[in-house]
Amino acid sequence: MTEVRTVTVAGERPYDVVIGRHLLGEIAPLLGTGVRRVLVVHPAALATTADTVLEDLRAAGYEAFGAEVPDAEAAKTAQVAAFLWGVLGQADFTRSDAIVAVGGGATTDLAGFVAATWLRGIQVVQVPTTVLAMVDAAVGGKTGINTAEGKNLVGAFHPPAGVLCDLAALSSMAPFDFVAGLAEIVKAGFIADERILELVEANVALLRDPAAAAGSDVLLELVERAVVVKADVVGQDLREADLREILNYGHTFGHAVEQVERYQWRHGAAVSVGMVYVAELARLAGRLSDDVVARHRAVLTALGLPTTYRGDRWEQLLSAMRRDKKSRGDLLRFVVLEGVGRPVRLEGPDPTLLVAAYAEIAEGAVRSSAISL
Ligand SMILES: NC(=O)c1ccc[n+]([C@@H]2O[C@H](COP(=O)([O-])OP(=O)(O)OC[C@H]3O[C@@H](n4cnc5c(N)ncnc54)[C@H](O)[C@@H]3O)[C@@H](O)[C@H]2O)c1
Ligand SMILES: O=C(O)C(=O)C[C@@H](O)[C@H](O)[C@H](O)COP(=O)(O)O
Ligand SMILES: [Zn+2]
Repeated sequence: MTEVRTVTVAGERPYDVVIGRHLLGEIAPLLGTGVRRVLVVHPAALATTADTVLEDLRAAGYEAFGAEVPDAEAAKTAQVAAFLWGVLGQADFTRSDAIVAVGGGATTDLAGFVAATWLRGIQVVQVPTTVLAMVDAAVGGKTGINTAEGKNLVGAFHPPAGVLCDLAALSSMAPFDFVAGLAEIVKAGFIADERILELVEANVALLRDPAAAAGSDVLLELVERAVVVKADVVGQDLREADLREILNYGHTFGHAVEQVERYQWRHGAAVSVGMVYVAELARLAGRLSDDVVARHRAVLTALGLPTTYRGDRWEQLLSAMRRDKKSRGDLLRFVVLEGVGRPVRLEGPDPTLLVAAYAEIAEGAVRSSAISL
């Protein structure tokens, strides 16, 4: 029998993250009682999976509708959210009805946001189909869309009713999309669970092959461990009053890269560079050792993820970073490490340090940390 792991997320309404293989038939139990209509939101790439989900839900007695949304980041717009509000309105969705999201993090962020806002909040069950969405986006109730000014600038905290992680779905992923998702697993390792880093470091070849990884015990353990890290944090601080900020490690710079690149970079790839940037910032601020910075570069490079960025975009990056949600007024705030598993905040760093850290990751630049090696 396929092994199933369940992680419960604490909160006002606790919910389960179920991790296993070939689990698609298990959506109905997560919907709870009283639901009659269900909208299944998915991109074209997941149309076949969504059809299976629709058939299962109809067979279980639900009135189930499908709604196809644009792929990836193009889904996270006010226009697409308005399209879904229209679909819900036309089909008379009430507060006892529900949304099921089938797709990567862009789909789960969008569908979660629409669920949070329709009638001021209906249930959403998340069925993440990328490794990134399984370990991060679908868990924790952060939902949102982008605006022209930046990433995730409009959103709501709206925890799901349940999350179903079917690792079998990952075998069809493009290799780079798969490893991009591993960046968030590596993030969980650096902020909270060193065993994650050890497992990744020992299994790089396997993890660069989505089909092989999808069937492995290593991936099951990595997904479970990363979900445990996320569940532990969001269970204590859903609304990001303080602790939850640690999940934003690497995101201040990473989100800025995504915006400057007009979302042509995958989120995980941008977070990969963002983690190296902030590791360098912490080193330059005297907080982090050379070894841990080198470990960032080594593990991310081994996975095939980027650790450098073009060197001629500082003004645009800085302006995007000012709109980061951790900023307070003119104060830029970063999550930095003082060691593996020891995240702290660095508030209002000297601007010369910000530029110096950029020089350390800029393509073509000679790194001072490289010189000292
Ligand atoms: N809410 C949160 O806490 C949170 C956390 C992390 C990331 N995010 C957000 O998640 C998004 C990134 O998510 P992502 O990396 O999953 O990207 P994504 O949703 O853009 O998916 C990446 C690509 O993979 C394809 N895909 C999805 N499942 C597939 C499958 N099983 N087989 C083949 N192809 C498949 C998609 O169609 C897409 O082209 C970003 O918008 C990011 O901001 C949110
Ligand atoms: O769950 C969180 O909190 C995170 O910060 C997780 C991040 O990986 C994720 O990308 C999140 O969407 C970023 O949130 P934002 O508030 O910086 O937009
Ligand atoms: Zn992220």
